[in-house]
Amino acid sequence: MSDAAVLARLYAVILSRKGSTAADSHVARLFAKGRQKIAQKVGEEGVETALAGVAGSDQDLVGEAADLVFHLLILLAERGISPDAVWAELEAREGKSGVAEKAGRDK
Ligand SMILES: N=c1c2ncn([C@@H]3O[C@H](COP(=O)(O)OP(=O)(O)OP(=O)(O)O)[C@@H](O)[C@H]3O)c2ncn1[C@@H]1O[C@H](COP(=O)(O)O)[C@@H](O)[C@H]1O
Repeated sequence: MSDAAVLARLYAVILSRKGSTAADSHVARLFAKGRQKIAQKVGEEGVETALAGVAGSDQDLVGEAADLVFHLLILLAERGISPDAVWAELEAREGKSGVAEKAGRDK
């Protein structure tokens, strides 16, 4: 499966948990706790990813990065934003950084 397919499938599962009261669903429980808690999780996972990037093993970093992406998708879903908007934003930036880097060098 491609990386994009994994993300799309995970986002679809996350969306299906919105409004669900399934007690055995981790994502449904997180939605029930609300935006602030979800945002807090994104922040925590971001810090843990950064720490793993500095002092963890490759596997630590992979695990923390997965936790970060997972919680980021939940935050986007909570806000009603499709990750496609993020991919489109990244796509729109393609090629622009080269121009910016060159402009910086020319200063
Ligand atoms: N990627 C994950 C995933 N990663 C971790 N976890 C669960 O997260 C829980 C641990 O979370 P934390 O360490 O943040 O502890 P916590 O007590 O929940 O949070 P705190 O309030 O303590 O911060 C465990 O129960 C893990 O099983 C996940 N639960 C679900 N997913 C994905 O989400 C999908 C839907 O999950 P459900 O909603 O549970 O069906 C699954 O099919 C998976 O693809």
